[in-house]
Amino acid sequence: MELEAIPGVGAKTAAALRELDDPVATVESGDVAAIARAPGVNEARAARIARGAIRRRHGDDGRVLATDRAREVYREAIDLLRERTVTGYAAKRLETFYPSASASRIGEAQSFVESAVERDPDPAVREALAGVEPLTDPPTVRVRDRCLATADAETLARAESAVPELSVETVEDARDVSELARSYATVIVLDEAFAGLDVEGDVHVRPNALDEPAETVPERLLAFFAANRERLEAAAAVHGAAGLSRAADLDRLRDALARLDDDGTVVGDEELERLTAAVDDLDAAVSTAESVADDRLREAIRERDVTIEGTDFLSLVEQGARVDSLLDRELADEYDEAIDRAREHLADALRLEPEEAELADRVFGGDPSFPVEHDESAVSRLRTELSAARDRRAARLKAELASDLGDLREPVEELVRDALELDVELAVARFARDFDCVMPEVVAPDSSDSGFRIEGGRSPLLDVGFEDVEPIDYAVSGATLLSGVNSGGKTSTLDLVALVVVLAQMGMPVPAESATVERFEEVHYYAKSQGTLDAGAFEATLRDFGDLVEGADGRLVLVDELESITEPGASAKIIAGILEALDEQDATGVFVSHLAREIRDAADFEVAVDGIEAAGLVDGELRVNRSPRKGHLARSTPELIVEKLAGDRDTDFYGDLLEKF
Ligand SMILES: Nc1ncnc2c1ncn2[C@@H]1O[C@H](COP(=O)(O)OP(=O)(O)OP(=O)(O)O)[C@@H](O)[C@H]1O
Repeated sequence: MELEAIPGVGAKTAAALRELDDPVATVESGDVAAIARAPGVNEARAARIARGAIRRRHGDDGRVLATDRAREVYREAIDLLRERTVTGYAAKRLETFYPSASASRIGEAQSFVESAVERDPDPAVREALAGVEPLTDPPTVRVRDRCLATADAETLARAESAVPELSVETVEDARDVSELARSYATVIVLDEAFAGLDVEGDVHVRPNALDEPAETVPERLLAFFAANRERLEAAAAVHGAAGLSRAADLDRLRDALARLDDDGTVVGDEELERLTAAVDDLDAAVSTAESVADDRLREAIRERDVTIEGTDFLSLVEQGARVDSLLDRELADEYDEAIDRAREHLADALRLEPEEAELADRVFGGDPSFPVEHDESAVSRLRTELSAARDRRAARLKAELASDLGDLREPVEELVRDALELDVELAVARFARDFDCVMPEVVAPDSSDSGFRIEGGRSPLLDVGFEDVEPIDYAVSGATLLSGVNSGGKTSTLDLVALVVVLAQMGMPVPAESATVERFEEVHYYAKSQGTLDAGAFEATLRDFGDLVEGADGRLVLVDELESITEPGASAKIIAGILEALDEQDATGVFVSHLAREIRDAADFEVAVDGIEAAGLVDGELRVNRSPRKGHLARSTPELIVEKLAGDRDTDFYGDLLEKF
């Protein structure tokens, strides 16, 4: 598949997506976080790309949401779902669900949702989810003690891009390699031609080094796991709490993470800790060892009577106060003992192994002196040895840990993805529970069940608590007027119908006891306009409706009090005309209007009228039956009030007035 074939993906985005490991599979997976790893692609854009890929897969180029209000209802639906997510990933991933007119897309989404609603939204899982985030790629670590070497320009370019962590050096012959071995602890030669090379230092000829990055730069894997430690631990906790089938061996993962420090180094190895401490403490230990020897000598000298011959005395005075020869001659045993003490201290303090202790012994024991002096070159040799042993040990441990982690690299991707996907499923499950939802039946436009039928529908978008929402039954097939008292719930009914249809075509459950919805090609929902329109706006609105009645089949048209756009007489005629046109096209329409009677009179066909009825006024309050009654023109609020007055007052005026309705 060409990436550019995805709706909304241009050449620039396609180029960014090609930076991903497997661009097509990633885009098709719908994994918003993985798509967002492409440079310059944020999660919102990734969600749009994933949606575009879904559309392409289902040949779904329709736009169900045809008006601003329809788009608003979709946003409100998405927000209700998003509010129930824990992770940012799930919130974005939910955006890949959109109302579709494609049966296969709706079916695909429904099968995801059907298993999602079976999930148990356990609070412990939600708590664990709080720490889960998509895995991140840490910045490239520079490794300075190792280099790659090649004689070939092409290999050099390949190495530089495959292993940006290491310097890549050009070499022509063994001498060049040997020179590199003096500057780097390890040299990896990439050319077969150097096989059998015999130079001093840690030099390896590994022509396949670029294909085995875990071995060549274990630091890369270690940095990845160190940077993602908390996410991985959280994902492992989610799997534990939710009892998900595991992609990765969690015990192995925990064990490997415990051996890794946040800076990508290996912890918990006693030998490495010993060597590291020995290098760090070397200078301090040498100086303490000197003091130990000095103290020992001082004590010995204090306790001894030293007889000094005249010539010696003379030479002492003439040479300055050099007592070394005296030490050598008179206190040889004591001096040796002091030196032994110093050596012992050094070996103990640095916890040296026997062969290291041999090197350490050379630090003391030169010409006798007081105070005792150490041999700086021996210290430096010891330091070099200990540092090299430390680095060798660290490199071996890194390589071992990287090899353990290498096996987990793929599984942890899945581990985290499964945890994040679980959050998406749990959000859907909570939505379904919170709003007593049911899976709707979405039927083909030409089925006998065209239009919509909702039973026990309760809108979560109302301005009252969900528990106070009264259930509504409403079914429409064809174009219908919806009449009713003020504040009877007409607008709320349109909102409910729009929400149920949008959710159903997203493949989501709907807040009703049961619902059957036609698979509409387009949903046109027009909210009530705020007051009369000026001539220009009125003309524009009429044009909209002109386009609407000319448009495709399979539309749902919901219109709230269109009469408010102009004077009542003209409005009734316009609405009647629109209804006629829609009726001829077998569109489904609900037009809320207070002018139902006038529209019916102005129409050339038998307009269906439903009504939200008031059972009457009780203490000035409307008692309303919220479910529209089919084929019934509801009485208006003014009519109800006149009727009440006609009953209450002993005058003909209200009775006469009532007859005019
Ligand atoms: N199903 C319902 N359950 C509970 N309360 C409802 C329901 N439907 C509507 N209401 C309440 O009635 C109020 C008015 O509803 P709505 O605006 O839908 O009425 P309307 O018939 O469109 O009014 P108007 O004729 O003034 O435009 C809502 O704000 C809500 O508080």
